[in-house]
Amino acid sequence: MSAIIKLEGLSHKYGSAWAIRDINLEIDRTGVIGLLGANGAGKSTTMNILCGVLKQTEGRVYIQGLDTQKEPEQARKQIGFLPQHPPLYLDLTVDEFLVYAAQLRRIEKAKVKAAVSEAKERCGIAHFSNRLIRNLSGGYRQRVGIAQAIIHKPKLVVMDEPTNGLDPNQLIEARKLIRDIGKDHTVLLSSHILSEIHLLCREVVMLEGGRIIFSDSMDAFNNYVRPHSILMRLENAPGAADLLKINGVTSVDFLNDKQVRVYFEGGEEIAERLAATSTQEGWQLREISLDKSLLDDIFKQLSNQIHA
Ligand SMILES: Nc1ncnc2c1ncn2[C@@H]1O[C@H](COP(=O)(O)OP(=O)(O)OP(=O)(O)O)[C@@H](O)[C@H]1O
Repeated sequence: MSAIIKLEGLSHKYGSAWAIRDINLEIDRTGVIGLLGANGAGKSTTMNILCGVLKQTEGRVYIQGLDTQKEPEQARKQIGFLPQHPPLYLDLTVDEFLVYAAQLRRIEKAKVKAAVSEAKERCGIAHFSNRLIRNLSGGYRQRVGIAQAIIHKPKLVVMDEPTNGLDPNQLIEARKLIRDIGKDHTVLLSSHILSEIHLLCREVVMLEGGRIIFSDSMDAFNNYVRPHSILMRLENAPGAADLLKINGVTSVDFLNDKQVRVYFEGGEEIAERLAATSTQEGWQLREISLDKSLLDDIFKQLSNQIHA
């Protein structure tokens, strides 16, 4: 069986500047795969090439074993695409737009109606069939965008920052729908929101400066992003020197006379040592919590490991 996506040495330059460089990737299962990266990391470029919207400078893209340059029509049948700015026709109704999308996807005439109904049901927009897209909220427009991406039942659904611009309620609903679609499709989803990738994805591919700096399971990713500092509030805080004596503590940073951030190496069990020492020494511990790393820190951590 061919992989659902296989990228070989994929590189692209705009003018003389490389936007992505030597991307190699293979994905062979359903589920949501997160393409994570800061602005400008190369996510959209990679996705646009994958979906045949942009022609790569170098390298190969295979979708289900089909080379997108040699067999573009066949390869495209296997792909649904929700671009960053979905090209929705605002003056069409939901039904009219989805029929049009089905025709573009060359679904047989006799099967168009069923395909439109199924996509609408899946995306929870059946009750808006006759509504103009212009009169839908951002969240529902996004669902219409997702419906057109799955109307031909592709193996791979590519979504470029699909939750961008949604309000908190719409976000929850959109994520639910994306997770559901991931049950029977491979979904490649880009985001620069770490918590979103955590919520949705079983695998993470991380781009920085156009290169992959991490590609593995969510579990492996969690190992990288595990907290490496602890925030404590102590009624009777000691000096930095006393904290630094504790095994594993590498540095301390006082936020005020009671709150201190303790940086550590090794496992999270240091929290117990800190609590025990506090009791022993009478520091009067009031709060203790592990800090989650910020996305910027994770990028730094990962790129240091790569470039070390
Ligand atoms: N049409 C273009 N012409 C010239 N340079 C471009 C073009 N599109 C993207 N770039 C550059 O290529 C690099 C990668 O951009 P890309 O849009 O792929 O990143 P991204 O990770 O999707 O970022 P964002 O989250 O902001 O969409 C950036 O340096 C960007 O400035």
